Amino acid sequence: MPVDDALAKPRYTVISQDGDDSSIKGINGTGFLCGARIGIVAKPSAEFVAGIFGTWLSGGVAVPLALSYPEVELLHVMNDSDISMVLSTKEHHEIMESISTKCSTRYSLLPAVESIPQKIDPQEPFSGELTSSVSSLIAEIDSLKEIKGDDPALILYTSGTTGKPKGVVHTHKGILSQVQILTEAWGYQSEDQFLHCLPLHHVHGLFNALLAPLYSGSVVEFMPKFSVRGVWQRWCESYPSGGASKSDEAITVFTGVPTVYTRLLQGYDSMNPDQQSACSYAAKQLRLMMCGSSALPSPLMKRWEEVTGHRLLERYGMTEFVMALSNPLHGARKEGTVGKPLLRVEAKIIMDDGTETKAGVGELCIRSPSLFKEYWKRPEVTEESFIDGGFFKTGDTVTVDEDGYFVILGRTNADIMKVGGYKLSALEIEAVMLEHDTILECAVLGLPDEAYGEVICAIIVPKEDAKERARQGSEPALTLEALTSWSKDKLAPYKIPTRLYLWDSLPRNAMGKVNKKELKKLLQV
Ligand SMILES: Nc1ncnc2c1ncn2[C@@H]1O[C@H](COP(=O)(O)OP(=O)(O)OP(=O)(O)O)[C@@H](O)[C@H]1O
Repeated sequence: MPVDDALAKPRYTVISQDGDDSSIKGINGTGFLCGARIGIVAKPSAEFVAGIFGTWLSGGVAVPLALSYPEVELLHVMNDSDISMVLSTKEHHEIMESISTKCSTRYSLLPAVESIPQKIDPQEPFSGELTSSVSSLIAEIDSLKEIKGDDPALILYTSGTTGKPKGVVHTHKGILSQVQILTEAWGYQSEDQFLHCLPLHHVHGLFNALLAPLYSGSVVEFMPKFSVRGVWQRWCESYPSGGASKSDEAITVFTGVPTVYTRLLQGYDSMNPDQQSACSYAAKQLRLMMCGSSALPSPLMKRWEEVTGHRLLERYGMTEFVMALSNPLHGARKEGTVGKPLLRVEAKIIMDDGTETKAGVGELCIRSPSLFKEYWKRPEVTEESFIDGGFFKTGDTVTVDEDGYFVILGRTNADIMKVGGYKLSALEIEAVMLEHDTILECAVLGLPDEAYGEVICAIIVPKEDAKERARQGSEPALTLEALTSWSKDKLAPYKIPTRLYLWDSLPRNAMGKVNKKELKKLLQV
């Protein structure tokens, strides 16, 4: 039955909580969901995974929802994706029941998934079954008669950094390709154990840290609420210093956004020398540490390497195609770059005049087996987003260095500033600002100006010690004059910020991203 016919039917799916199967009815009355959208609200947990796989195996389209969304945004996403049913866990019962009522959506509780023994012996039949059943689930979906590879499987909403969040539709085939590509690129294996502390409604947490590891038969251990102390502690338990042998459930892979690593370093700096040496030792033992979702500042990369011995593997991705470019697992990981196209991914750079450039500056366009199918209910936007040959226009301005590694200059409509005829990358200026020893965080953006088109504005969060010194001396932690004079031998004169704001913190979303459109609005009133 075509998806639209199924949707025309009344929404009467109810999963009873008492195990009474008689009330379980599918959207088409046979238990098959025919592409109906199923919202999933659960903290990162086995229940969330059960919700996703259960939806797929029943022919539904999973829509992971974030509880961190304000209610209006949650309602927007639920209404926009025409959710037929919400699956949630006990802890979100009240709020989700009330929200579901507001959008006339069915609501059901996900039953608790019993915990399984962590220790997996690949020789034992039970554990063998367990890992293979998890890893073969995605492939199995493809073999189900009613479900085709091209059918929608997942709708993820974009962060809304550049506009209102759009529903990005991924197919079963695309998801399978992506988990295979990542497994191959980063050597994910059944011996791996991931410590997962990212939200699941974005591709980084969902694909890189959950679906691809599950596909590879790895163990994923959730830390639903990121805790600096908790992460260091978990690594130290995995690899105790002082000659004790490593734990059987040792963490081997970690992936995070740049702010996660910044916070881990702040935690490290507040430890005593013995704790620091235990933490450094433990972190060094992990197999792989990765970073992405926004630019990894060079001072952060260097400091992390000093403390843990890990040169973070930086990669580049987007809701629409998941991951496309990556520094290598083996080989040079170049700071300030996001590496080269992953296997089976094609990347090209298109200049303003529509022609392709091999080494110039332009818009990154991607063709990949993991490309999304469409924006949900936005056929015109979908059409506008592709160029001939099926390449997706990312909206990111990029270039390529002498070794063919891609450099992300930023979102064309938020990070590329037009100042007195020059096109400047806010990310490039931010990277330089972060080398200043007073600056902890920084966001650079262009503000409208009659004479120059735009002027460069830097919002700076000073480091704690600089703030303290400033408080004691009753003067600002940094002045525009001091910043200008420091920048002179690091940046061309037209790249030096001419407006400076000192803030206590930068507003960031769940993925640690700064919404520059919102900041611009705020600074222009
Ligand atoms: N390693 C990286 N370095 C720099 N930027 C990155 C990196 N990884 C991802 N990004 C940025 O994140 C963007 C993708 O994130 P996402 O799909 O969440 O979209 P968004 O820009 O945050 O939101 P929206 O599409 O709603 O505007 C990329 O287009 C790029 O600008």
